[in-house]
Amino acid sequence: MNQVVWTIAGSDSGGGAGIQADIKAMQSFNVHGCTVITALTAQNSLGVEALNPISTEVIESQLLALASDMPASVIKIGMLANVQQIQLISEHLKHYKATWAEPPLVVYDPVAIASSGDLLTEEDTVSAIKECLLPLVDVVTPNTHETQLLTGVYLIGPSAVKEAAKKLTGYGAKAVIIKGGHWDYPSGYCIDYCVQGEQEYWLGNEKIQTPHSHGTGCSMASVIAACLTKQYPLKDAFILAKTYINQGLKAAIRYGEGIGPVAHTCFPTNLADYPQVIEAGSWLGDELDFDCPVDFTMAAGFAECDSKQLGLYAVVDTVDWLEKCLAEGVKTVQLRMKNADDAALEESIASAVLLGQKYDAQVYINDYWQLAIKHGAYGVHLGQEDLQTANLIAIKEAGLRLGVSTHGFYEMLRAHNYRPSYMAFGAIYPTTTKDMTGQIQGLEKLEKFVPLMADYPTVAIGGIDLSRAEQVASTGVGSVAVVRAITEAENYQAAIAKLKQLVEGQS
Ligand SMILES: Cc1ncc(COP(=O)(O)OP(=O)(O)O)c(N)n1
Ligand SMILES: Cc1ncsc1CCOP(=O)(O)O
Ligand SMILES: [Mg+2]
Repeated sequence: MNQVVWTIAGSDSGGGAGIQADIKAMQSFNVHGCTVITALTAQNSLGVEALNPISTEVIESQLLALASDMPASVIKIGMLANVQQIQLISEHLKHYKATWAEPPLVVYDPVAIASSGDLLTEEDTVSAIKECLLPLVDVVTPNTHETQLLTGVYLIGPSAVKEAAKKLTGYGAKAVIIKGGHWDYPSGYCIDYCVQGEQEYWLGNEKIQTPHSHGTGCSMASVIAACLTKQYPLKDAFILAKTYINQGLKAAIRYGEGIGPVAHTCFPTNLADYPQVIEAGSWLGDELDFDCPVDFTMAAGFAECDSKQLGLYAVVDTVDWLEKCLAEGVKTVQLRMKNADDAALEESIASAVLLGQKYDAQVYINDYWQLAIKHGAYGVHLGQEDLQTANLIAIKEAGLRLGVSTHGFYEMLRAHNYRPSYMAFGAIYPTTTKDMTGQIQGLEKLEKFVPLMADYPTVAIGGIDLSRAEQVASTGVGSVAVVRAITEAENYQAAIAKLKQLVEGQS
């Protein structure tokens, strides 16, 4: 897959922002950054001394050189110094989107004001940005000042943030991320907002107290571009970019007499650097006045599993299969019935619970949390959507374990708000058991999820079979969940024995 990203931006001679920051941030995420330089600033840690726009001819020659040999999957745009540059870049983007076999995504960080307070573009650029550029932009990432400059909306609270984002999508940007670094609401916190179609995401953490924040905007947009290049969903790119900035701010040091640059580190591996996913019902959600449609959904701290290593985990759709797995010694089993009628469902759940007790095993019930509580199941397994509707307080108070599905970094951090009993990551590989289009994680991401969630029992699911179980287990994940590797095996007893050996190390 093409992992080339272009940055079209200005050079910062101080090395903290612009092209220089972009390349460092892209490198941290292991993608190849190419550059199209729009301006040479004479700049140091104290401010901008000169701004020298590059001619449109020279910019065009850089674009032509790259387009003929190194097309990008994502183009990140930063400082455009004047209307001519905006028009030129817009024409080229339109051409790439219309003619390239794989049209590039465009991430635009509207650099207007440096962190020193210096204006970095000519004032008449705002209408050209709205008319020519924003309709070609997939993700626009303004800070508070830039949002106000582009929309005229003064960001006094969450509803103003949403109103401004709506204006930006009205100008044509497909998704909007408004960065709250200059926003002090709630006091002492840094809150960022992302909207993509109908989906909204809010992230927050305590403000990191450092003056050395030069280059945070450029770096954040570059990480977003890098993650999109790796085909991460925007919500994951959003959370990874914010985390990268958090860890960079914690490590930032000064190089001159003024404001130092955000540090460039590595892919975020420390949970303490990750922001909170803000949801209705949480403390930050209340501070931001989020509507809470159901007041029993927010609960945290579920009963612990008996062991952190759940081992081979069989997910089956009948009581018959459940008993076959238990009889072969599988200790973690899930009854996942879809489309059963009410009477059969309740009878099956009651039988599954009794079988779990008979075989001294841990039986989880998928979806049907009310029946799981009623029949005293060991635990329930819920998906992300279920978290919005299930009575989590009732599940917790009944002492049932809660397993939660996650598909990516954002959902993992969202699940972490609830401190579930275990955390499942999927789909690791393509599967025919369930439509997981766009949600395949692969081993590379699993290797990142497992240590981040080291305090939980962890489960990998999706497309895992005998040929893959060993590699999956070598990521350190505590359990491997399978459907077809057991139910479609020629000899299910032999398959279970082999899977147990690969996952649990038994013969
Ligand atoms: C162990 C495990 N992990 C993930 C899932 C998927 O659960 P969910 O997201 O609720 O989707 P459905 O299974 O209901 O289709 C699971 N069942 N088990
Ligand atoms: C329920 C579910 N959730 C994520 S992938 C999956 C199906 C796993 O089935 P299989 O092991 O047959 O690929
Ligand atoms: Mg479910």
